[in-house]
Amino acid sequence: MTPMDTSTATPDSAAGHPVVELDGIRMSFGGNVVLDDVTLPVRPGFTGLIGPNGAGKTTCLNVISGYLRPDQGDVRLGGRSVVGGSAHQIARLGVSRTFQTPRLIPHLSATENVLTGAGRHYRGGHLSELFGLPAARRDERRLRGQARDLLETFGLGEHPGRAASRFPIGSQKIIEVARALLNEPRLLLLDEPAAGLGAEDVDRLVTGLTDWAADRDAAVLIIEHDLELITRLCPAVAVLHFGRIIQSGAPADVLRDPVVVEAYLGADFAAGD
Ligand SMILES: Nc1ncnc2c1ncn2[C@@H]1O[C@H](COP(=O)(O)OP(=O)(O)OP(=O)(O)O)[C@@H](O)[C@H]1O
Repeated sequence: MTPMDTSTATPDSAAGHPVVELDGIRMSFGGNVVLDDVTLPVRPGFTGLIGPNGAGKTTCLNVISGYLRPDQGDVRLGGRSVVGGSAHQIARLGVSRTFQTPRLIPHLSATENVLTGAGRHYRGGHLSELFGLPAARRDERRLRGQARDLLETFGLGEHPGRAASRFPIGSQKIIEVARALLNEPRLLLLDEPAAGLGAEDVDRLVTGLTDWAADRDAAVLIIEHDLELITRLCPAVAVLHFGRIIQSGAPADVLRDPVVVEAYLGADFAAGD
C-alpha cells in the first residue's frame, strides 16, 4: 500500500454509511497545527484510530464531540453538520465518550455512576422526581435495570452497590464505558479504554463491547495504543501522524504498511514482532 491522500482516506473494509464523518478538519492551538486536513468516515461497527503520542487523536475526539471547534472543515453526524454545536448538544444527538482518565463520582456506587449517563433518555427532571411522578419512577426503574445489565455485560455485575472508588482502576475505566452506553449512543468515542488494564480487564472490555454492539447499528471509534485490542475489535483502522491521516484500511494491511511501521511502530515491529 502507498500513503493515502487524506482527501480520500476511507477505512474501506467497513460497510454502511458513515455515522460520523470528519471532512477536511484543521485544528490549531496558537500557531501549532495539530490536525491538518483530516478526513475520516466512521461507519457502524468498530473503527480504530491509532498513532504516536501527540499525533492528534484525542483532538479528533474533542472536535467530534464538540469540546473543540475546528478552524476549518466539517463534522457530519448522520449526514448533518454539527460543527459549532456544544458538547451538550452533540451528546443529545447520540454521541457518548469516555476520557483517558476515568471521570467517575468516587463515592457513588457502580450502578449510580452508570446511571449518570442517562441524560438523553431520562424523562424525569428535578421537578418530576421531587413530586414522584409516575413517568420518572418508571424511567428510573428501567434505567436502573439497564445499568445493572450493562455492568453484567462487562463482567462487573457482582458488586453493583460498591462505591466506584473501591474498584481497581481497570474496573473504573470499564464502568465509565458502561456509563457511556446507557445513553444508547449511535456514536461511542473511546479514548484509550485499555490503558492501565490487565489482560483480564481487556478481555472484559472486548467481550462487553462486542456483545453490546452485536445487535446495534452504532459506530464505535477507539483510540488505543494496544494494537492487539485494535486488531481483535476493529475491521477498520486509521493512522494519524503529525495531524494527518497517513493510512487507513484493515488492521492486518495497515500495520504491515512500511510507512506506518516507520512512522509509528518502530524498527522492532518491522523486524517481525
Ligand atoms: N487544548 C490544547 N491547547 C494546546 N495544545 C493542545 C491542546 N490539546 C492538545 N494540544 C496539543 O496537540 C497535540 C496533539 O494532542 P493530542 O492529545 O490530540 O494527541 P494524541 O494523539 O491523543 O496523543 P496521546 O496518544 O499522547 O494521547 C499535542 O502536541 C498537544 O500538546
